[in-house]
Amino acid sequence: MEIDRAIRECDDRRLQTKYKNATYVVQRALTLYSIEEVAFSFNGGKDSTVLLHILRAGYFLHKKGQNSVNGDLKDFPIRTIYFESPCAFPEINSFTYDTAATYGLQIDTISLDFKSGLEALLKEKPIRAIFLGVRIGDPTAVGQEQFSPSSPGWPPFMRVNPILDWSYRDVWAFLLTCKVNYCSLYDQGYTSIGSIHDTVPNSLLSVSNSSYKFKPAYLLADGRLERAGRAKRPSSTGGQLPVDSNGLTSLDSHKNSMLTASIIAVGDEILFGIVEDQLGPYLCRKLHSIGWSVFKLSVVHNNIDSVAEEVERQKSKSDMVFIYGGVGPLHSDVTIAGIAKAFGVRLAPDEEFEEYLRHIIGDQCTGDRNEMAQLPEGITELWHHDKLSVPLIKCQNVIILSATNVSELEKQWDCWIELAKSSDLLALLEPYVSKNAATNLSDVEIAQPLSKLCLEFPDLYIGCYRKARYGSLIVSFKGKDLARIDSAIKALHKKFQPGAFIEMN
Ligand SMILES: Cc1cc2nc3c(=O)[nH]c(=O)nc-3n(C[C@H](O)[C@H](O)[C@H](O)COP(=O)(O)O)c2cc1C
Ligand SMILES: Nc1ncnc2c1ncn2[C@@H]1O[C@H](COP(=O)(O)OP(=O)(O)OP(=O)(O)O)[C@@H](O)[C@H]1O
Ligand SMILES: [Mg+2]
Repeated sequence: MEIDRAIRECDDRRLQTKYKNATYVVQRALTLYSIEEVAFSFNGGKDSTVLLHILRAGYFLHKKGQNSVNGDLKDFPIRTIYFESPCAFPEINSFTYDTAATYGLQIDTISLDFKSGLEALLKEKPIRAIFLGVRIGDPTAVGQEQFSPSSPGWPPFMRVNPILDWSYRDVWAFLLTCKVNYCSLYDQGYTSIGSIHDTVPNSLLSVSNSSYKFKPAYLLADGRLERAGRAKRPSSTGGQLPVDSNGLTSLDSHKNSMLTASIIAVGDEILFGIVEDQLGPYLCRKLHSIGWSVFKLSVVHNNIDSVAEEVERQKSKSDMVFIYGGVGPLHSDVTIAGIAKAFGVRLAPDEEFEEYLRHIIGDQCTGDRNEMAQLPEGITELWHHDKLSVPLIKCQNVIILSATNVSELEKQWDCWIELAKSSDLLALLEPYVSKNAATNLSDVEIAQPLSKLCLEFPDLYIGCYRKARYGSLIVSFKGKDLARIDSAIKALHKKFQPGAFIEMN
């Protein structure tokens, strides 16, 4: 088999090891699942081209083990699926179909989106595992292993990622060593290919003194920059302060505006009812004290997809998201990976952060093995304060708090505010003020007049709560203008008999 021979005959030991491991994953999958139960997700990209040949070689080695080897170029019975899109490059489309013809791929073209397409496919075919060319640097690889069940909310199948641990360099070493065809776009400076709307040649490959000539993809020296030609996903203003025409943020212009925060607690033990969350309520109070509104306080499981889903939702709805729990080296510490997934970026070692960690935990785990020093790439800022042993981590508008109790949180919050005052970290607004009034009247008696009062004072939060079904009911007034609150309380008194409400505080 030509691929197996080319790798055996080359003198690249690293490539031989990568090839051996990847074909082993394929053989394991082919032992676990029948040939009708597997599929290959092929899209003509470089990673899926590598995977095609790894699958061909893995299938050959699998059959060789069973003494039923054929070795024919077109001996490839694994069902191949291609999600066709009108936004794909024509070169990608034609390469995909040409390759299918060369290697006898039985290609199923799907014109739906990934999720619906897979749902329809799995209803029709007995597929249980799908081979993908996902690699560890891809945003979608966060949290995946060589065998990873599909995410919650997706149809059930096993994602098999034989080249998960391959680097950009490994991919090109393989394609060039095996002398196989790849899509022509890679010779025109494209290094990772998405849709025609979000992909341009990688500017790091541009030939000097020409803005439209590019070197081939295999010449990119730093594989970490392979996605430099992919447009970034649009994100919200990121809760960052708005930028004026000079590119400067302005705190003063924000003094009276409304900013919202969301709070996410990551903790199975909170959801199991084993521990009570005290950090969330503390943060609510602190945020109100700097004039921010809290939009949502949620608790999610220690699971990458749960964190990613909630962060993705809240980061676009709120100006700032605070997240705590699930930060550290334990198996359940998935918060940072979840944030990376929500932003569609990979986790990468952060030398500055690693240096801080080394001061605390010594050389116990350093270098590549220090997984705690892996932070979302390209979106992370570290905010250092003398009183903190580890800096605060900010990923665009998501703030990661490592506090595990209220006194630690208090310290982090105070440092955060100090830093905020000297920078544009967080806008400090006019604080909220509140007043309460208590009554022994029943809910029914006060319901109508109170809802009228809410209409008269739409700028205030007027809420009611009671500590017991019977006994006094407390009406609370919250806003930024004390005079307005006093007017609302005066108006409340007027609607009832004198003495029906008593002001508290
Ligand atoms: C066969 C297949 C299976 C997928 N399974 C999942 C999945 O289980 N969970 C998930 O979040 N995305 C899944 N995806 C979507 C990919 O993670 C990703 O969004 C897609 O490959 C687009 O990547 P791109 O934005 O780099 O082009 C799947 C895609 C394909 C083709
Ligand atoms: N439209 C598609 N149809 C079928 N499979 C797809 C499609 N898009 C992505 N995939 C699967 O997801 C994998 C990862 O996609 P990704 O874009 O990261 O890699 P690639 O397209 O192979 O290479 P490149 O990074 O150069 O674009 C692919 O290798 C393929 O298995
Ligand atoms: Mg691609």
